[in-house]
Amino acid sequence: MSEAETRLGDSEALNELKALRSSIDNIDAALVHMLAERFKCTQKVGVLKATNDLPPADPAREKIQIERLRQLASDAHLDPDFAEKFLNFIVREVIRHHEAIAAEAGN
Ligand SMILES: C=C(O[C@@H]1C=C(C(=O)O)C=C[C@H]1O)C(=O)O
Repeated sequence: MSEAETRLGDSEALNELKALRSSIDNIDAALVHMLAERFKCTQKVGVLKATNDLPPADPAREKIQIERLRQLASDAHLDPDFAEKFLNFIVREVIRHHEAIAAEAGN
């Protein structure tokens, strides 16, 4: 237990902190599972691209995704810039995987 938690003692604040952290842990677990499913799909897209001589990145598709995600974020009161950065972070990793799959296929 951290110093701050010790200081909170057996209080309502500590109980609330624990409950919130329990929800955060559940959400983090859901995020990991959702990302794992997304990467399963993108790996398959990578194989499709490599076998059909398509480039690893598709900037036109990314532009549409970013616009859509920014709107969704805005509607959900999430910072659209953060949502865009988050998507770009994931997409960069996906493209890296696609490049590796293409190289493996000898493209
Ligand atoms: C998955 C794809 O490949 C890349 C990765 C994307 C993604 O992770 O959403 C989107 C576009 C592409 O740059 C795709 O073309 O659909």
